[in-house]
Amino acid sequence: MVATPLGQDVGYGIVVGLGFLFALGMILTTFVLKRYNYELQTSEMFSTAGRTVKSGLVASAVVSSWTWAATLLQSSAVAYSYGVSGPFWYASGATVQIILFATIAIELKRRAPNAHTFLEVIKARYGAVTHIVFMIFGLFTNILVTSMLLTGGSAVVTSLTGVHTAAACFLLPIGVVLYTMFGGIKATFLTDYAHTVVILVILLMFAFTAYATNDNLGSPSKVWDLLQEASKRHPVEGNAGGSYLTMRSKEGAIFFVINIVGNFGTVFCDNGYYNKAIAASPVDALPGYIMGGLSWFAIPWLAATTMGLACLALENNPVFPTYPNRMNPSDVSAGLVLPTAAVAMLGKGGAVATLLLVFMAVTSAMSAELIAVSSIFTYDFYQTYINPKATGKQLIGMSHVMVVAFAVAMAAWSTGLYYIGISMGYLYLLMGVIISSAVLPATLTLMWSKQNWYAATFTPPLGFACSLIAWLVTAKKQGGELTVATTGANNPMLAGNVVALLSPLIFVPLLTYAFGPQNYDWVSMKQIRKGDDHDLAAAAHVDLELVPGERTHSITEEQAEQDKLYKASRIARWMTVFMTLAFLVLWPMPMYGSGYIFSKKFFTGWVVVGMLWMFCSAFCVGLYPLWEGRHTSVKIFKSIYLDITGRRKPSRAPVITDGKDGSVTLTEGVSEKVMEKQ
Ligand SMILES: NC(N)=O
Repeated sequence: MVATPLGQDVGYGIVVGLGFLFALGMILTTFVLKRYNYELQTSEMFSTAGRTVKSGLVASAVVSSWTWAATLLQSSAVAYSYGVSGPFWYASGATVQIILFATIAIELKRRAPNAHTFLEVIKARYGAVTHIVFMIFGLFTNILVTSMLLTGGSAVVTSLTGVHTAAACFLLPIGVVLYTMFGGIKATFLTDYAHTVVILVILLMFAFTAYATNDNLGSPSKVWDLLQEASKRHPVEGNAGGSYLTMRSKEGAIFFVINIVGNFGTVFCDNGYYNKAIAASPVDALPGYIMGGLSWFAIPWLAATTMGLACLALENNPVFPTYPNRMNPSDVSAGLVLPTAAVAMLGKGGAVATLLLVFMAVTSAMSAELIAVSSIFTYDFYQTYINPKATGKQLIGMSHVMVVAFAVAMAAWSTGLYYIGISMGYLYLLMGVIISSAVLPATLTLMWSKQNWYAATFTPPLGFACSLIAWLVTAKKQGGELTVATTGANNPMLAGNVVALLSPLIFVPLLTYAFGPQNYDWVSMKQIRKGDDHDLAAAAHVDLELVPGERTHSITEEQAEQDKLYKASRIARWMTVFMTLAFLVLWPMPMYGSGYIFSKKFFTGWVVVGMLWMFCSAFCVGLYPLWEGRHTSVKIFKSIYLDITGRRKPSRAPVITDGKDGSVTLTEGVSEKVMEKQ
């Protein structure tokens, strides 16, 4: 057995210790929000954060839940395999979906202002059968994403510390389960923020190490020289001149297509992204998603341009962990390029930083998945089919049970995947094959009044059947047999993914016009009502009307909100289409077509742009949310100070009314304004 850079004690310490630390932090945050910001944990608050979250926090939550283990590990693997194009294909092929989702987020808020989950919207329009079909695709998505988090995260923990993979699969979720259960979606917005900041700091540290301070690398110019040598030692088949320094990469381009398709599925079918749109205040959903998408782009791009290329540049150097051998392909697929580069550059320090980085990526994305699954079970299954009269307390109880149950099931499932040899890289290529046939019908549910029941209900399973056939037939034809290796190759995955995303382009119009268009009037979506939290409010002696997100809006207020959303929807369509074209066509295609091989100067410029972009991301999702929340933070810190110095205790039973500026004022017990609408 190869010696690991860190001992098992460090592995257990970080995985379990950090988990509990975050859980404690979350319990404290929830306590503070309740005691000083008067936030009552109603079922509405648990799953929608009162629909009041601002754009900076929405952006940081989007970035943190979209930053999976794969974002760092798989992107570095494609950089190692295809060179400079890999990080770009990964980043652009997964940014556009977040940006395009901004359009859907606005439509969701316009069409169904009181929805808790996207599935409720499906049910409101199409009824129970379609609802169940999309529930299954939604759960498949959550299962796939969580499997990738745990398989990738546990492989890294094992490779760096020797902790057994099965133990890592079960231990990684413990802290996140605890803090998600205590905090609900509002609390996860706050931990997401903390996770994102840590991830950005570590990635910038890696980039400065590779491109400025490391003895064996230390500058873009040195890395360029070493990449030239690597291209000579083992030219890349299908790349222009066999070089690692070109965007013209045949296998890279195949990965690009697979990546685009799969990520459409994992955004548009993941209830978590709709949850964040629902939690955003109406005017904040669009800027939140656009800022989140643009900020996220730098993460895989710079992470992989640093770590994937550093791995290539260092593997002919004795500091490389497997020197004189190159990395084993199964380790590349398992996601071990980034940890290997970190150890080659920074030794034990690199290993600790990687553990921290991967822990943050796994847990923050996992908390979003846990909330998504628990809200599907609570609202879409339990409340809809089992107990329609469920009280707020019962709904919260159900949410908690599902958070725990899903985490345990996924830990067991991911351990099983490890034993049968299915890695994170395999799942990453597979995800589109399984779920992307639901993307188009899901989108059209909010965007096209004509899509009928038959098209919405039958397109996802029909598309899924076609994509499975395309995937497996291509694998059998190309590989002669069906094994993990033959089904995991690029061409079968490409066939399955493309059929999954595009076959609905035939099924939806065919079924719609064969059985007659629906001509939907959008009324049933508007009629979705909020959960009944009167029992929780009464127990806490709080007027439910005064809890954020629970207040009934006047008709004039609702009309004003609809006007704003309509304006945002016009802007969103144009802006998102332009940005998508820029990321998928205008930027990469001329570089692909020309087969340009990066000069030293161009490569230096490329790296500098990556670093500057990362600084802009740090501003958007690191500093901006602090600025937006400054009034609330100052108020809370003031209240804490007054409380602990004994000068004023916070009110126990706030009775609150609306202030003119949207703030809320206590009228009994405490004379001072204590709460602002977030
Ligand atoms: N979220 C992704 N695709 O890294």
